[in-house]
Amino acid sequence: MKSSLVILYHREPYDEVVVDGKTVYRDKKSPNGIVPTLKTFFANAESATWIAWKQMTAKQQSNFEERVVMEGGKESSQVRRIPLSAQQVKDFYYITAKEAFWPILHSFPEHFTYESSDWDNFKAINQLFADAACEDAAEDALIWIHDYNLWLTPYYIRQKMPNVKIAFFHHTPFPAADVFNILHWREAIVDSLLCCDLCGFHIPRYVENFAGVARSLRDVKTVERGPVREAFTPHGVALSEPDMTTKLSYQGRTVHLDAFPVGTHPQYIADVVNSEKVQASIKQIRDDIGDNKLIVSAGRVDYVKGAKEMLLCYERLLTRRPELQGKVNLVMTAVKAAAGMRVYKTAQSQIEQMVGKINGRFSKLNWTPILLFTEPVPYHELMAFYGTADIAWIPPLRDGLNLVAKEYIAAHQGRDGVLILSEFTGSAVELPDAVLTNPYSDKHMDESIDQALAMSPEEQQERMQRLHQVVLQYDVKEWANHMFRAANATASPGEPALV
Ligand SMILES: Nc1ncnc2c1ncn2[C@@H]1O[C@H](COP(=O)(O)OP(=O)(O)O)[C@@H](O)[C@H]1O
Ligand SMILES: O=P(O)(O)OC[C@@H](CO)O[C@H]1O[C@H](CO)[C@@H](O)[C@H](O)[C@H]1O
Repeated sequence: MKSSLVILYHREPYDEVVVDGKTVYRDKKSPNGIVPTLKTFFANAESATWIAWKQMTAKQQSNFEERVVMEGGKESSQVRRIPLSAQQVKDFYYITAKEAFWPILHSFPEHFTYESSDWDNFKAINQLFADAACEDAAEDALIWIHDYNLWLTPYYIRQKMPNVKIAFFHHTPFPAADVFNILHWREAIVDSLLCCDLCGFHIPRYVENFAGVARSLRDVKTVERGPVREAFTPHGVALSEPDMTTKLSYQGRTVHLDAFPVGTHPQYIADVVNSEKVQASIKQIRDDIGDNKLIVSAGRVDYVKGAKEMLLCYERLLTRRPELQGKVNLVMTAVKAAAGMRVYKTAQSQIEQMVGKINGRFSKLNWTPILLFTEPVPYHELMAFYGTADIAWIPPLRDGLNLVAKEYIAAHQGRDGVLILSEFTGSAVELPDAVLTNPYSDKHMDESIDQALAMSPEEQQERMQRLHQVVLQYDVKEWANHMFRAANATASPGEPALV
């Protein structure tokens, strides 16, 4: 049976566990991120295929089940795995995607390395995903592709299925043309994205950047432009954009562009935070730190995430205001990226050294200024830290969106707490009631932490209530629904394009 929905996402949507010698495919333990939501749509479709890669040895490949059904799932919703060797994964994901594309996407051209990239391998893996999608998709299916790792799949799919509906969502930022065009393979990438019916991004700025890149490389026509939706701050924030392009046409095809940021699961988070187990942990943390201010900063190790700028600011804070020594605690998670990603080694050792230096300089027998976690923190514990923290400090130099900001707001349920959020995260243009900060400016960073530490309970509540409304309204379900609505609004297969 052909599938009416085909999702291409490089991660598998389950945890593979062995029970009594038998492999079963269970719901992922962590409910973080978009996988649980995508899975709901996947499970509810009449027939669906989820295509992901799976790393394995040649020996494992000879005896491997390409298709699996998740525990409790229906036969018509299958996960199809593309077997890749460790070397293919390394070249495709760790090197070409993370060492060449990632720095450009995040406007860090100084980190861009071309020499080690393997474009042929990238093309071959994208072709494998596209072939699998074409084999499984019904003629009138929707193929939903995620992220830059699969940039070339729209082109390959379009060669075989000229009328199938293709939607693509970018989870990262999309940079301005003068940065994007550093990529040697820029034409191939843009030609492929112009094969989509819908290209989705988190925020209008990324849409405009993509439209600018397309205009700079190809003779595309702007068919429609308009003011951005009221969900976005149109002026005054670093990534604000008052208007955006919503339709381009190229070679007889209309490409719809749209901005719809990913949301979180506010009700689920509230239920977890309100549970007895998490409330007991919150009480324990409070008992441990007394009246101290608790600051939480959660994220992956990545040079784009601004950990260095935040740690320098924290060191300045303890130096500028010695009365705070012993009175604030920073809990920081800097979770290691997958083992073997050389691109993050420097960032990781930098964080560990800086934390060591600050703790060495300021610690007292009964107080350590920073508690650093370098391994994933269990979900309930993370929620307990979010729930207790007086301040969430989110300082990225660039971030496509940043889900931690929304999770912190959901955990506080409109009651209290302060969110310090970098203006260079996509979420900043949705969350104007955060204390927005510029991580490139020491002065601005210092003012922001001072403002957060001094904020009255009344102001905290007013801001948090407004932030909570945003997070409730634009949750992850609304994000996926928006995508389906937007994809439905594009021309149906076989219909002439609306040029
Ligand atoms: N120490 C940690 N342990 C487990 N999960 C974490 C930890 N720190 C952050 N997370 C989770 O990782 C996710 C990060 O998402 P996001 O902020 O969008 O950035 P990115 O996808 O770039 O890593 C969030 O869902 C957050 O809760
Ligand atoms: O290559 P990955 O999957 O490790 O990259 C992570 C990426 C996709 O999960 O993260 C981005 O997506 C998040 C959700 O859309 C977004 O909040 C974050 O800013 C991105 O880095």
